Amino acid sequence: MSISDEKKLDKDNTAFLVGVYKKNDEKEECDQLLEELEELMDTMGVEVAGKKAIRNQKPSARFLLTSGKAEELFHNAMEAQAGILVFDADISPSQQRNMERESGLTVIDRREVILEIFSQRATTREARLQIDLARSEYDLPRLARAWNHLSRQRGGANMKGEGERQFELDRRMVRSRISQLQKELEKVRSQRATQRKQRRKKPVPNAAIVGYTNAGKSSLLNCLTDADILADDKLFATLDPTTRRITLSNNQDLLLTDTVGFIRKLPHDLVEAFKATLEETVVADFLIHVVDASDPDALQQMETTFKVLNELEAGTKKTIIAFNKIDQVEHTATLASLRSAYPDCIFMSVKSGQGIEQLQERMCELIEHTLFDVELHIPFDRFDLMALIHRQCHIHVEKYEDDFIYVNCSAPTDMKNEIKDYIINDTLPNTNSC
Ligand SMILES: Nc1nc2c(ncn2[C@@H]2O[C@H](COP(=O)(O)OP(=O)(O)OP(=O)(O)O)[C@@H](O)[C@H]2O)c(=O)[nH]1
Ligand SMILES: [Mg+2]
Repeated sequence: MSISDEKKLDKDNTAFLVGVYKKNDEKEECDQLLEELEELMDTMGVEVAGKKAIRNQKPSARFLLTSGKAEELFHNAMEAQAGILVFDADISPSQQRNMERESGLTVIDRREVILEIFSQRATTREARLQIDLARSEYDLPRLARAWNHLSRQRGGANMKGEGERQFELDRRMVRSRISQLQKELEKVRSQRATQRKQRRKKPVPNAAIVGYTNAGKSSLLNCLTDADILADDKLFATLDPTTRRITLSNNQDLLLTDTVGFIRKLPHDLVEAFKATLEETVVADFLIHVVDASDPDALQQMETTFKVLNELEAGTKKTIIAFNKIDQVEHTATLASLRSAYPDCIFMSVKSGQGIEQLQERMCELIEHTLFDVELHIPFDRFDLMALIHRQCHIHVEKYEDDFIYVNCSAPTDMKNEIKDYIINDTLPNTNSC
């Protein structure tokens, strides 16, 4: 029996949310995170009957909260007629077990909520495998809890021995499932790497759209291409990267990839699980970081995205920051202060189309500085050109042949005019200047 099966038995679909903070100055962030957790519950399809931020200076090993505070909380949840208690903080398997035993409620944490949403939304094989793996790893230390539940439901001393035996069997089964999933994922990932390599051979630069969940990434890709990707006012609408070819205003082709959104406190095993998917971000020539300007939490969300990008070692990539949904920003003063704090960023609305042209122009500029692999035959007497190539390109091979110098290098797009007559393998994209 898996924990998810056990949840299905639970008819109660109403939750009480709890945020925990240590110092007074952490209260505001705790409240914001609780609001976000409420949106996550909505995405998951669970009613929220109430929420509470609790100051707890000394976490207890047993309940996380002190006994008095925990008692009060259980009481609040029951009064609100909630059957599920959702913690915004991470709780250990034993704390979870203790609280469930004490309160009779189902107790889960933010990590489990995100895992649940991911498993509801995953459609492709790769996403399913990734989530199954994260889920199995999450469930493993919690199997004892599932068995506890069952023995409580059925009662009896015999149940205990049987439960323990079954628990051991289950544990072995989950472990072998984890290793099987890892193998399958490895296979899918190597197929993806091959596809990416093939794509890379084509002379088309690529960019990835990244950002906090619900910022408008899929809507942007839909707007720039005629892609028909689900754009939804729910968190984590996109779990799989979708790549589309677009032609910019200067006739430059570009491969644009929409990626999974980030979120604060993204469970680490999910970052790990999605690393392969997010590799699209790592191999991109540049990034478009979409920020929802209309969200009061926009700057925090931007920070989170930077943090995840750093974890993926993509933090130093060339990036266009695009503040989206400016049509929805309530106060003009907010927009004005964002504009003055971020003068080099794009301000746009995918909905109204405002700012999209500027975004395209910025993309053209970045592409001009993108490097492309090219093979050249340079005549011996073009010392000037060789000097330029040495200055501006990454040279992979340089060989003196009978009548020319053979050069295999990565050249910036804006050098095309200087070298176009000497290209033997036209891997450079067709660019005009922007
Ligand atoms: N008002 C307004 N709404 C927008 C704009 N751009 C996107 N939206 C809405 O914002 C919601 C989220 O858009 P998505 O494109 O799904 O966001 P996403 O970043 O792909 O979200 P995830 O896939 O969940 O990470 C949708 O309801 C869009 O219609 C905009 O410029 N203005
Ligand atoms: Mg999306």
